[in-house]
Amino acid sequence: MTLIRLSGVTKRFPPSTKGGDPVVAVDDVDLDIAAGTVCGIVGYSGAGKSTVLRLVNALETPTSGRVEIDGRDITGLRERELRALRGDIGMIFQQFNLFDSRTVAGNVAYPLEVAGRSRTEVKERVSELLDFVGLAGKARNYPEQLSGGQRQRVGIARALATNPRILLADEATSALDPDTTQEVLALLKRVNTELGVTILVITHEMEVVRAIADRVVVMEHGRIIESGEVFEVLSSPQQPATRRFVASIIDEVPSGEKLAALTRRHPGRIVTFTIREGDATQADVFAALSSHGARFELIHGGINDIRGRVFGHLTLAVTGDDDAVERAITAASQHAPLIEEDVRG
Ligand SMILES: Nc1ncnc2c1ncn2[C@@H]1O[C@H](COP(=O)(O)OP(=O)(O)OP(=O)(O)O)[C@@H](O)[C@H]1O
Repeated sequence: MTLIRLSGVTKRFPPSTKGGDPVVAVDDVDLDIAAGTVCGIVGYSGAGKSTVLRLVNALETPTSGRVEIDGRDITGLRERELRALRGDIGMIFQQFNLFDSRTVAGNVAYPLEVAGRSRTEVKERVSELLDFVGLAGKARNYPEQLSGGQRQRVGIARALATNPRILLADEATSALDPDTTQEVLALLKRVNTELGVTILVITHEMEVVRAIADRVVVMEHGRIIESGEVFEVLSSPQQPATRRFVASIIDEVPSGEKLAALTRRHPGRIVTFTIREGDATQADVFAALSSHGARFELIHGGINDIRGRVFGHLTLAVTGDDDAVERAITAASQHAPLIEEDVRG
């Protein structure tokens, strides 16, 4: 079931200089996000990601097109309906946006107080949420006494306070170090799987998508240039911008300078095989190479786990007499596609 739907959505902002052109932040975007899934929107700065997020929680209204939540057009909602909508959408931010003057418990309590819940209810819910995010022992601390990862966990607890069905994450891990990023991503995954919350993350880090998203949408200049199931997009990116994002987490097939350097450094024939779940395993390729008496060394690439599925490029230097090398490579290529090779002159 579709929970969030953008149909033909365009958002234009007035020109930044007098007489200039309007800024088209979002350009004819169609997007369907199914309930209970995690969708990642990736793009460089200025691609239009934040504007999409702000359209989803009705902080912006589209210039044209429709934004629907659960089948309902959210443009032109009245104040009361807007409040109800926002209660159904939690949000977390890169800079956490906590109240420094409130304790951890006070931060998490805030949306419940605004919603007019009783003191007992607030107390119970806050303690339940702090347990969930693993911060039960920090209730009385202030944000400045916490690490970045802990602050974001408070942000997540606060965003979940009113039991929203949707969580919007705006570069939620961009200010964190890699280990803390993984912790926060693991927590977001639990929010999705254990609480059933639909999550829309916007990020410029493909790692975030690899770790938690089911589907990915790549934006450039306000448009969606590529989208699909995470494994499909990461293992077979079509657009140059998507390839650049994917290359930040998955070693590409070496070419140009990189291939020349590998060729200089390693004797033998340099070949690259693609390992894609469902086809061959690394072991199949290695066994095929060895069975023909060639020797080989892994010189670039490796295997990645994308949402529990295997994908990667293995670049090998294969040595031995010419015949053995030829037979070994032919045998291995029966298992996995041979995508590039460089024969030394
Ligand atoms: N309120 C606004 N007024 C004018 N222009 C805006 C406004 N909000 C966004 N823009 C412009 O719209 C374009 C898309 O911005 P947006 O913030 O959505 O991109 P983004 O992909 O989220 O980038 P970033 O990661 O830097 O936030 C940019 O050119 C931006 O300058």
